[in-house]
Amino acid sequence: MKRVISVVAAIIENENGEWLIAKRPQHKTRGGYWEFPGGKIEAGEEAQTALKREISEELGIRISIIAKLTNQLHHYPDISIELSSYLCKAGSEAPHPHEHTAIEWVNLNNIQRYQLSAADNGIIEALKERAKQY
Ligand SMILES: Nc1nc2c([nH]c(=O)n2[C@H]2C[C@H](O)[C@@H](COP(=O)(O)OP(=O)(O)OP(=O)(O)O)O2)c(=O)[nH]1
Ligand SMILES: [Mg+2]
Repeated sequence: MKRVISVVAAIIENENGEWLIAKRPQHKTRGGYWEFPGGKIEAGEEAQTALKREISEELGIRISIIAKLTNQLHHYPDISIELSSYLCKAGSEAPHPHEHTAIEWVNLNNIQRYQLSAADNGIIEALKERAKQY
C-alpha cells in the first residue's frame, strides 16, 4: 500500500466572488498544473495551522478559515493524498506567488480553462454545488 500524504488547500474567495488558483513550478510533482495553494501537513501539526503556515509561505498573506469544504482521498500513480480543502477569506493584503509561477483569480465559469490537478475535481464540484444554493 502506498503512503498517504495529508495535504491542506485554501479555497480563497475575493470580493468579486473569484477564487485564487496558483500554477505549480515545472520541477515539482504535477508541475505546470494549477492548484489551490496549500501543502503538506507536518508531523504533529493541526490541519488549520498547517494551512495558515502554507498560505503565509506561499502567498505572503494571512487568511481566516471559514469552514471545511471537502475531504477526499486521491490516488496518483506515485502517491496517494488525503486532500482537505477549506473555504477562506483573505484580508486587504495582496497575495504574491513566492513558490508558484503564477496566480490568478478565476470564477467558476472560466476555471475549466485551467488545467487543475486531478484531485481538485471534487473541490470544483463542491464549489458549484454551493453556488447553486445562493
Ligand atoms: N497544495 C495543493 N496540493 C495539491 C492540490 N491538488 C493536488 O493533487 N495536490 C498535491 C500536489 C502534491 O503532490 C501534494 C501537495 O504538495 P505541495 O507541493 O503543495 O506541498 P508543499 O507545499 O508542502 O511543498 P513541498 O515543501 O513538499 O515542496 O498534493 C491542491 O489543490 N493544492
Ligand atoms: Mg504547496
